[in-house]
Amino acid sequence: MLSDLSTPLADSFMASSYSLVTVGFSIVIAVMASYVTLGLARRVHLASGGIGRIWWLIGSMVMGTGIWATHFIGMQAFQLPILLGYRGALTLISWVAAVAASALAFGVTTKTEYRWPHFVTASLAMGGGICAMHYLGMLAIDMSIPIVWNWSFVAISVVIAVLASATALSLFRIMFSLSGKKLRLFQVLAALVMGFAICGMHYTGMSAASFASGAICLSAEALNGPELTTIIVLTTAMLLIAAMFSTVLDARLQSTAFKLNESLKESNSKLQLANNELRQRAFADPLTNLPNRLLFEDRLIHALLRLERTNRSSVKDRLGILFVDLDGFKPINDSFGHAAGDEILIGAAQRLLAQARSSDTVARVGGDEFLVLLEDAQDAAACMAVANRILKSLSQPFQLGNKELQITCSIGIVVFPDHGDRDHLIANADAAMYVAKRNGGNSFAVFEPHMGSDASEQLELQSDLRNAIQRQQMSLHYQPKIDGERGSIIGVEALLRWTHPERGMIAPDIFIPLAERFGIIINLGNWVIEEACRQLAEWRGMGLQMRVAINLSVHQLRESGLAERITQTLQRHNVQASQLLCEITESVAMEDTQATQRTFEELRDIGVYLSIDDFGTGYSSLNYLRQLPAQQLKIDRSFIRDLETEEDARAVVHAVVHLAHALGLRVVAEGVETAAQRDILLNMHCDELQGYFYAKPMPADRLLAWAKGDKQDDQADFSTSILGGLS
Ligand SMILES: Nc1nc2c(ncn2[C@@H]2O[C@@H]3COP(=O)(O)O[C@H]4[C@@H](O)[C@H](n5cnc6c(=O)[nH]c(N)nc65)O[C@@H]4COP(=O)(O)O[C@H]3[C@H]2O)c(=O)[nH]1
Repeated sequence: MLSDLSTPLADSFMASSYSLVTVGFSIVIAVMASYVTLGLARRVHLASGGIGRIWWLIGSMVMGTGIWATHFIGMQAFQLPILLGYRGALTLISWVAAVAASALAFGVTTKTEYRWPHFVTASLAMGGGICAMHYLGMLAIDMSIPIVWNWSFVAISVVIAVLASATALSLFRIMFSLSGKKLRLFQVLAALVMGFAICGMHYTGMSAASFASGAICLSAEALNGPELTTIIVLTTAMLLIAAMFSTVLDARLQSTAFKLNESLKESNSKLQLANNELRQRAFADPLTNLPNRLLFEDRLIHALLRLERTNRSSVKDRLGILFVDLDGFKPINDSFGHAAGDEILIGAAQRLLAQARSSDTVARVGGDEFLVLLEDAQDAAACMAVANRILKSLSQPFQLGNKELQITCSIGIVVFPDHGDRDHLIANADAAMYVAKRNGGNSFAVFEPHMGSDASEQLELQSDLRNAIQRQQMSLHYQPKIDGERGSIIGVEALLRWTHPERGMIAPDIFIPLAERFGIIINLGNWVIEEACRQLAEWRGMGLQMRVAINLSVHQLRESGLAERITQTLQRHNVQASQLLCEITESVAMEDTQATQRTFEELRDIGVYLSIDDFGTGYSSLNYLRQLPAQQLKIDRSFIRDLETEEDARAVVHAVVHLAHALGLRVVAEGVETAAQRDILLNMHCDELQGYFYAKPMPADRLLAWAKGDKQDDQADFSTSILGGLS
């Protein structure tokens, strides 16, 4: 029973005192229990699901038991002249109250959503729980004269419990956002404040209680004595230690899990990086970092699918593909080295990117080949505008160290859906590019169906070409070369002709590139060697002494055993090696300098004459050309065409004639079409002349007839000179 006594008389109550050691011990238990519980409660906040609930339960038990044990130890420190004992049921209820209040307070405080009402509820629950435990515990002491209470102190004890709990819980909430040393500091602070809440409440509450003199404790025989206290203290201490141990263990586990998680994250990000690297390698050109053919084709497919969707009812949008091939890149690579070549390619890639929009794709698809995908191109004119910009940009000189190098490019343009179905777009752009290249380069060509890029048509033509020799559709036409000084025929150039059964005469400009691309050129070249030698032998039988020039492709130069084959063919037809002249275009000679040098030396060794064809069209290193054992330099017909009109062309031809003579080479001018051109060339001391002015290429029998005087009116009469010997 509790009774009220506002002004108690000092001698009507028993004298009481405290054992300070035990008080100190009760404070230690309160602080320790708070510390452990705060740690556990933090686990509740961090953990999820079932584990969180277990920690919450353990935490509530530890806190409740801590409060309860503090009370009993505090009661042990409280000394009265009589023995005090506690009713079992109420003692148990007081424990339940402490545990329940702790459970409520921590349940609310550890919630993710935490606002003022939560804070107030938790503080009231915690403070109220401490008070409830204390006063229920006091109620468990059954006194013969009820305890007299000072209600002001009771009220103060409640206020202390609630305010200190509120402070401790606030510190506890702050702990959630902390880690490391700061976390530990806040945990200690919160534990001290909570310990203060429990002990402050208890000892203030105890000072509110007065025990009447002469009263006896009716429950002294129930739970009592130091043994009970020792058991409570030991059990509580063990509980606290076990809980603390498990908190540390869990913290370790969590830190290990955290580390594992971190290293997993690190491994994942490394894996991601490696994946990106692999992707990059699979889809990018390593030199320029541009997309490669694979990625280009993928983007093209997506762009086409998008177009097909938007163009369902009518054609609204188009896309363009530009096939860009650098002109004269190989000679640069060979003359200035691969590092220079690489720099040019990287520079070219950057210039292409600068001309495209960010939505376009620029890809490198071969050595010096690039593809540009123009999405949302309105028409061919828009693509041509881009092509023009690219031509202009690429023709600007490249600065390599202190050298300036200039290149150009050829561009083929296709527009979808105007220029063929999706499967042939790149092939069609390629075909258009070849046309631009054949037109002399530094230009673009928009695809037209006759360009024969259609894959099946090309396939058909190349399969026809493979059988052309066997079906005797190949022939050689011969164009005379005239000695400038003597005015007599000095030889002929053999030019290949293909008479197709359906398409008629096909020009070498069409079928030679096809033969080169499809690997038929070696067979054709061999046939030309054979036929030229056979013809030489036949003419010799007729008393004609001719030097025949044949054209060699780069593929023939690269093939080992060319000199041996020529030697065998010459021997088989009993023809002198000096009667055969091999022409190699300047760009071919520069394309593979090693092969050219090696083969030229072998051909020189067997006694065959050598000539550099189309001089002036490639990118020659004169120093290199000087080392080639050639006897002739043939000036390209584009210079001869402009001789009458262009001062520049005259200056170039003049310089080339001088230079060639200085190097001990004879100079041949091809494409001579007028008497004026002839006169200019003769004035410049050009050694040989060839062109329509004298005669067009013609079959062997026509040449013979022509040589014997059967000529057209506008052609020169060489009937006397052709029957002479070779000079
Ligand atoms: N406008 C004009 N043109 C003239 C004149 N005089 C000659 N031509 C032409 O110029 C070309 C000269 O041959 P090329 O420069 O070696 O150029 C040749 C050569 O590079 C290649 N070619 C021809 N036959 C063979 C061959 O057997 N093997 C290889 N690898 N290439 C060949 O095909 C090219 C073209 O040959 P063709 O069509 O026969 O064209 C020939 C000839 O018909 C003229 O006064 N005016």
